[in-house]
Amino acid sequence: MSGIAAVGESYQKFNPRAYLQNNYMPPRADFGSEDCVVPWKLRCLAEAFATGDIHGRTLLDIGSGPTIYQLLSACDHFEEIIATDYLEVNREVLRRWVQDEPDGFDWSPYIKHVCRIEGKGEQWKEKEQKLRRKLRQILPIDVHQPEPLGSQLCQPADALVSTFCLEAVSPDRPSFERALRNITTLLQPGGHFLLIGALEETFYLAGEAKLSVVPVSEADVREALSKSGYHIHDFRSYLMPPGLKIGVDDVSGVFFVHAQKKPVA
Ligand SMILES: C[S@@+](CC[C@H](N)C(=O)[O-])C[C@H]1O[C@@H](n2cnc3c(N)ncnc32)[C@H](O)[C@@H]1O
Ligand SMILES: O=[N+]([O-])c1ccc2c(c1)CN[C@@H](CO)C2
Repeated sequence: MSGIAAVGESYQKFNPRAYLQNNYMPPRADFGSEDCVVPWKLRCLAEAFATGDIHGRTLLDIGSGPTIYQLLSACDHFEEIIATDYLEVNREVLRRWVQDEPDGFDWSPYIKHVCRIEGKGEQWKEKEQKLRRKLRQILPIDVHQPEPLGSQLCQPADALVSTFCLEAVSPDRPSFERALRNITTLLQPGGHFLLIGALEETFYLAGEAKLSVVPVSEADVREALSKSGYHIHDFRSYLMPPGLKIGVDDVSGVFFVHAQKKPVA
């Protein structure tokens, strides 16, 4: 079985609720301390959108999983947001959130925090409803395909977001770089790309699933982006403090990149 096929096989056991529990509840989601990892991620995204440079009609989120935090600061700047994931179980979790169905994950602490740090006096229920209104498509995706969305996407998106996907689904560096090249075809030239990911991680747990991760350094990420024709506007790294190394993975840190696809020469 090829490395990519083995990754696909391992994701069949991915448990969204366990994944959310491991990464999006305390201690990793502690809104009381600014140097906690989840507030750091939300601040990176809020600051990138606050520049006003990133806007357009459609934003495409690559490998959304069962999470929506990565879209909270984006929703003021795009008319339509498209979420994508490889697994139907994750697409179903997102559909249930959009429909405001019961017993879903409580994202309200995230929405309240983002409204607070954006400082626009927006009520959190307003932002929640705005994102639900804009999150109009939840599509299947495979970043290892040259056309990751198949024939689903009519025209390239104005911006991409992707969080903890590429390194978590690639068996090695070459496939990581190929996957980045594949998703770059989904972005308009000149379009912006916000990428968050794990540094030097080799595995993570999601219930019964133990997923392999290709360990990447800041230099690896920079090189891959450069090979795919991006200009890097901002690159930030967060060192995972010992208190947040809780056994659910062996991640060393988290990176945030604001990149832009170079216009066609
Ligand atoms: C670590 S999770 C990231 C979830 C979310 N973006 C976040 O920030 O937490 C990785 C996601 O990649 C998805 N995935 C697995 N194989 C994939 C593939 N070949 N193409 C695209 N996404 C894939 C998984 O279903 C999972 O939702
Ligand atoms: O600290 N965090 O906020 C956080 C959130 C999500 C994930 C990680 C860390 C590390 N593992 C990745 C999967 O490779 C998923």
